[in-house]
Amino acid sequence: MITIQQLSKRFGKLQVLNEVSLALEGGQCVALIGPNGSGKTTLIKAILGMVIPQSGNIRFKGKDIVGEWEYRNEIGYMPQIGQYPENMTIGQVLDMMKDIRRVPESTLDYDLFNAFGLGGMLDKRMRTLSGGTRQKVSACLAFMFNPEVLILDEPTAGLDPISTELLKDKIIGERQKNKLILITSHVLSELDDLVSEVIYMQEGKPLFHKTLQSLKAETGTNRLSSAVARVIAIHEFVD
Ligand SMILES: Nc1ncnc2c1ncn2[C@@H]1O[C@H](COP(=O)(O)OP(=O)(O)OP(=O)(O)O)[C@@H](O)[C@H]1O
Repeated sequence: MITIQQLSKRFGKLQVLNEVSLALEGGQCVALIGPNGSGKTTLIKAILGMVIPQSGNIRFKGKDIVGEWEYRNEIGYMPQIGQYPENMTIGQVLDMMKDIRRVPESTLDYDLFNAFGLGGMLDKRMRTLSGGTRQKVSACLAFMFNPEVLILDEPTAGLDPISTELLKDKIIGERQKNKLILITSHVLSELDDLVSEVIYMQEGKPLFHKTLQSLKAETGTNRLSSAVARVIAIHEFVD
Protein backbone atom coordinates (compact mmCIF):
# COMPACT_ATOMS: atom_id res chain seq x y z
CA MET A 1 0.00 0.00 0.00
CA ILE A 2 2.92 2.35 0.83
CA THR A 3 6.33 1.88 -0.76
CA ILE A 4 9.31 3.99 0.11
CA GLN A 5 12.44 3.98 -2.03
CA GLN A 6 15.84 5.42 -1.19
CA LEU A 7 14.32 8.22 0.89
CA SER A 8 16.80 10.73 2.30
CA LYS A 9 16.18 13.82 4.40
CA ARG A 10 18.66 16.31 5.87
CA PHE A 11 17.93 19.14 8.26
CA GLY A 12 20.94 21.40 7.68
CA LYS A 13 23.95 19.16 8.16
CA LEU A 14 22.00 16.51 10.06
CA GLN A 15 21.20 13.44 7.95
CA VAL A 16 17.91 12.35 9.55
CA LEU A 17 16.79 9.77 6.95
CA ASN A 18 19.46 7.95 5.01
CA GLU A 19 18.25 6.08 1.90
CA VAL A 20 15.28 4.44 3.60
CA SER A 21 13.48 1.76 1.56
CA LEU A 22 10.39 0.03 2.97
CA ALA A 23 7.17 -1.66 1.84
CA LEU A 24 4.07 -1.47 4.06
CA GLU A 25 0.96 -3.55 3.28
CA GLY A 26 -2.68 -3.55 4.38
CA GLY A 27 -3.69 -5.97 7.10
CA GLN A 28 -0.44 -5.31 8.95
CA CYS A 29 0.15 -3.47 12.18
CA VAL A 30 3.72 -2.25 11.92
CA ALA A 31 5.72 -1.06 14.94
CA LEU A 32 8.15 1.72 14.04
CA ILE A 33 10.61 1.73 16.90
CA GLY A 34 14.12 2.96 17.62
CA PRO A 35 16.07 5.39 19.80
CA ASN A 36 15.13 9.07 20.24
CA GLY A 37 16.15 11.05 17.20
CA SER A 38 16.47 8.02 14.90
CA GLY A 39 14.08 9.55 12.37
CA LYS A 40 10.73 7.86 13.13
CA THR A 41 8.59 11.00 13.24
CA THR A 42 10.42 12.46 10.24
CA LEU A 43 9.64 9.30 8.26
CA ILE A 44 5.97 9.52 9.28
CA LYS A 45 5.84 13.20 8.31
CA ALA A 46 7.44 12.40 4.94
CA ILE A 47 4.69 9.82 4.30
CA LEU A 48 2.11 12.49 5.15
CA GLY A 49 3.78 15.04 2.84
CA MET A 50 4.59 17.29 5.82
CA VAL A 51 8.35 16.89 5.33
CA ILE A 52 9.86 17.17 1.85
CA PRO A 53 12.75 14.76 1.27
CA GLN A 54 15.92 15.69 -0.64
CA SER A 55 15.81 12.46 -2.63
CA GLY A 56 13.94 9.19 -3.00
CA ASN A 57 10.22 8.63 -3.42
CA ILE A 58 7.08 7.50 -1.62
CA ARG A 59 4.23 5.75 -3.40
CA PHE A 60 0.74 5.42 -1.97
CA LYS A 61 -1.18 2.64 -3.74
CA GLY A 62 1.36 2.79 -6.55
CA LYS A 63 1.15 6.56 -7.08
CA ASP A 64 3.96 8.98 -6.24
CA ILE A 65 2.75 11.35 -3.50
CA VAL A 66 4.66 14.39 -4.79
CA GLY A 67 2.16 17.15 -5.53
CA GLU A 68 -0.73 14.96 -4.35
CA TRP A 69 -2.97 15.68 -1.39
CA GLU A 70 -6.08 13.53 -1.83
CA TYR A 71 -4.29 10.40 -0.64
CA ARG A 72 -4.08 12.05 2.79
CA ASN A 73 -7.85 11.63 3.17
CA GLU A 74 -7.13 7.90 3.30
CA ILE A 75 -4.75 8.31 6.24
CA GLY A 76 -5.79 8.86 9.84
CA TYR A 77 -2.91 10.54 11.67
CA MET A 78 -2.49 10.80 15.39
CA PRO A 79 0.47 13.13 16.06
CA GLN A 80 2.74 12.93 19.10
CA ILE A 81 1.22 16.19 20.35
CA GLY A 82 -1.98 17.34 18.69
CA GLN A 83 -2.09 21.06 17.83
CA TYR A 84 -5.57 22.57 17.80
CA PRO A 85 -7.12 26.03 17.85
CA GLU A 86 -6.88 26.42 21.62
CA ASN A 87 -9.97 28.60 22.05
CA MET A 88 -12.25 26.11 20.33
CA THR A 89 -14.25 23.56 22.27
CA ILE A 90 -13.92 19.82 21.58
CA GLY A 91 -17.32 19.96 19.85
CA GLN A 92 -16.21 22.83 17.60
CA VAL A 93 -12.99 21.03 16.65
CA LEU A 94 -14.92 17.88 15.71
CA ASP A 95 -17.46 19.92 13.72
CA MET A 96 -14.66 21.81 11.95
CA MET A 97 -12.99 18.55 10.88
CA LYS A 98 -16.31 17.14 9.69
CA ASP A 99 -16.95 20.34 7.67
CA ILE A 100 -13.50 20.10 6.07
CA ARG A 101 -13.90 16.43 5.18
CA ARG A 102 -17.52 16.67 3.98
CA VAL A 103 -18.30 12.96 4.29
CA PRO A 104 -21.78 11.61 5.09
CA GLU A 105 -22.46 11.42 8.84
CA SER A 106 -23.46 7.75 8.41
CA THR A 107 -19.87 6.81 7.41
CA LEU A 108 -18.30 8.31 10.52
CA ASP A 109 -16.82 6.05 13.17
CA TYR A 110 -17.81 7.14 16.69
CA ASP A 111 -16.40 4.08 18.50
CA LEU A 112 -13.61 5.95 20.29
CA PHE A 113 -15.72 9.08 20.79
CA ASN A 114 -18.21 6.93 22.68
CA ALA A 115 -15.66 4.71 24.43
CA PHE A 116 -13.75 7.77 25.75
CA GLY A 117 -16.95 9.52 26.82
CA LEU A 118 -16.10 12.63 24.79
CA GLY A 119 -19.81 13.37 24.36
CA GLY A 120 -19.88 14.64 27.95
CA MET A 121 -17.01 17.07 27.33
CA LEU A 122 -18.04 18.76 24.08
CA ASP A 123 -18.14 22.23 25.67
CA LYS A 124 -14.61 22.05 27.11
CA ARG A 125 -12.08 24.33 25.44
CA MET A 126 -8.96 22.71 24.01
CA ARG A 127 -6.65 24.91 26.11
CA THR A 128 -8.20 23.57 29.31
CA LEU A 129 -7.77 19.88 28.49
CA SER A 130 -5.40 17.50 30.27
CA GLY A 131 -2.73 15.86 28.13
CA GLY A 132 -4.63 12.57 28.17
CA THR A 133 -7.93 14.13 27.09
CA ARG A 134 -6.14 15.93 24.26
CA GLN A 135 -4.79 12.51 23.19
CA LYS A 136 -8.33 11.14 23.24
CA VAL A 137 -9.49 13.91 20.89
CA SER A 138 -6.55 13.14 18.57
CA ALA A 139 -7.32 9.40 18.62
CA CYS A 140 -11.02 10.01 18.00
CA LEU A 141 -10.20 12.23 14.97
CA ALA A 142 -7.66 9.78 13.54
CA PHE A 143 -10.23 6.97 13.45
CA MET A 144 -13.40 8.99 12.84
CA PHE A 145 -13.19 9.19 9.05
CA ASN A 146 -12.67 5.46 8.65
CA PRO A 147 -9.29 5.73 6.88
CA GLU A 148 -7.57 2.77 5.22
CA VAL A 149 -4.26 3.68 6.84
CA LEU A 150 -3.68 4.74 10.44
CA ILE A 151 -0.45 6.39 11.48
CA LEU A 152 -0.19 6.66 15.22
CA ASP A 153 2.79 8.48 16.75
CA GLU A 154 3.12 7.49 20.43
CA PRO A 155 -0.67 7.07 20.66
CA THR A 156 -0.86 5.92 24.27
CA ALA A 157 1.47 8.57 25.72
CA GLY A 158 -0.48 10.22 28.52
CA LEU A 159 -3.49 7.89 28.29
CA ASP A 160 -4.70 6.17 31.45
CA PRO A 161 -4.60 2.33 31.49
CA ILE A 162 -8.29 1.84 30.70
CA SER A 163 -8.20 4.28 27.77
CA THR A 164 -5.00 2.60 26.56
CA GLU A 165 -6.81 -0.75 26.46
CA LEU A 166 -9.79 0.81 24.64
CA LEU A 167 -7.46 2.25 22.02
CA LYS A 168 -5.58 -1.05 21.65
CA ASP A 169 -8.88 -2.92 21.12
CA LYS A 170 -9.81 -0.40 18.45
CA ILE A 171 -6.44 -0.81 16.69
CA ILE A 172 -6.81 -4.61 16.68
CA GLY A 173 -10.34 -4.29 15.26
CA GLU A 174 -9.19 -1.97 12.45
CA ARG A 175 -6.29 -4.23 11.52
CA GLN A 176 -8.77 -7.08 11.10
CA LYS A 177 -10.51 -4.94 8.46
CA ASN A 178 -7.32 -5.21 6.37
CA LYS A 179 -6.18 -1.68 7.18
CA LEU A 180 -2.52 -0.70 7.49
CA ILE A 181 -1.52 0.58 10.91
CA LEU A 182 1.86 2.17 11.52
CA ILE A 183 2.55 2.82 15.18
CA THR A 184 5.48 4.25 17.09
CA SER A 185 5.97 3.65 20.78
CA HIS A 186 8.81 3.50 23.27
CA VAL A 187 6.75 1.19 25.47
CA LEU A 188 7.44 -2.10 23.71
CA SER A 189 5.35 -4.14 26.15
CA GLU A 190 2.30 -2.26 24.85
CA LEU A 191 3.00 -3.39 21.29
CA ASP A 192 3.28 -7.11 22.09
CA ASP A 193 -0.32 -8.05 21.39
CA LEU A 194 -0.83 -5.47 18.64
CA VAL A 195 1.83 -5.65 15.97
CA SER A 196 2.56 -8.08 13.15
CA GLU A 197 5.78 -6.45 11.89
CA VAL A 198 8.61 -4.50 13.45
CA ILE A 199 10.84 -1.84 11.87
CA TYR A 200 13.79 -0.80 14.00
CA MET A 201 15.22 2.58 13.00
CA GLN A 202 18.77 3.49 13.87
CA GLU A 203 20.54 6.66 12.73
CA GLY A 204 18.05 7.34 9.97
CA LYS A 205 17.95 3.83 8.52
CA PRO A 206 15.94 0.69 9.23
CA LEU A 207 18.34 -1.68 11.02
CA PHE A 208 15.75 -4.41 10.40
CA HIS A 209 12.18 -4.90 9.16
CA LYS A 210 10.85 -8.29 10.25
CA THR A 211 7.59 -10.01 11.00
CA LEU A 212 6.92 -10.42 14.70
CA GLN A 213 6.76 -14.16 14.13
CA SER A 214 10.23 -14.37 12.58
CA LEU A 215 11.66 -12.00 15.17
CA LYS A 216 10.39 -14.22 17.97
CA ALA A 217 11.45 -17.44 16.22
CA GLU A 218 14.97 -16.12 15.51
CA THR A 219 15.51 -14.98 19.07
CA GLY A 220 13.64 -17.76 20.87
CA THR A 221 11.71 -15.29 22.98
CA ASN A 222 8.04 -14.41 23.17
CA ARG A 223 8.39 -10.83 24.33
CA LEU A 224 8.95 -8.07 21.80
CA SER A 225 11.30 -6.12 24.09
CA SER A 226 13.63 -9.11 24.64
CA ALA A 227 13.46 -10.13 20.97
CA VAL A 228 14.44 -6.61 19.84
CA ALA A 229 17.24 -6.43 22.41
CA ARG A 230 18.65 -9.75 21.17
CA VAL A 231 18.56 -8.74 17.48
CA ILE A 232 20.29 -5.44 18.25
CA ALA A 233 22.96 -7.31 20.26
CA ILE A 234 23.52 -9.68 17.30
CA HIS A 235 23.88 -6.71 14.89
CA GLU A 236 26.34 -4.95 17.22
CA PHE A 237 28.36 -8.16 17.54
CA VAL A 238 28.50 -8.60 13.73
CA ASP A 239 29.47 -4.94 13.21
N1 LIG B 1 12.13 20.55 11.54
C1 LIG B 1 13.32 20.13 11.98
N2 LIG B 1 14.42 20.93 11.89
C2 LIG B 1 15.62 20.53 12.32
N3 LIG B 1 15.87 19.31 12.87
C3 LIG B 1 14.83 18.48 12.98
C4 LIG B 1 13.50 18.83 12.55
N4 LIG B 1 12.67 17.79 12.79
C5 LIG B 1 13.43 16.82 13.35
N5 LIG B 1 14.72 17.23 13.47
C6 LIG B 1 15.84 16.44 14.00
O1 LIG B 1 15.84 15.21 13.30
C7 LIG B 1 16.22 14.15 14.17
C8 LIG B 1 15.18 13.05 14.09
O2 LIG B 1 13.98 13.52 14.69
P1 LIG B 1 12.66 12.63 14.76
O3 LIG B 1 11.64 13.46 15.47
O4 LIG B 1 12.35 12.12 13.42
O5 LIG B 1 13.16 11.43 15.68
P2 LIG B 1 12.31 10.29 16.40
O6 LIG B 1 12.96 8.99 16.06
O7 LIG B 1 10.87 10.43 16.08
O8 LIG B 1 12.59 10.63 17.93
P3 LIG B 1 11.69 10.41 19.27
O9 LIG B 1 11.78 8.95 19.59
O10 LIG B 1 12.39 11.26 20.27
O11 LIG B 1 10.29 10.88 18.97
C9 LIG B 1 16.39 14.76 15.55
O12 LIG B 1 17.77 14.98 15.77
C10 LIG B 1 15.64 16.07 15.45
O13 LIG B 1 16.20 17.03 16.30
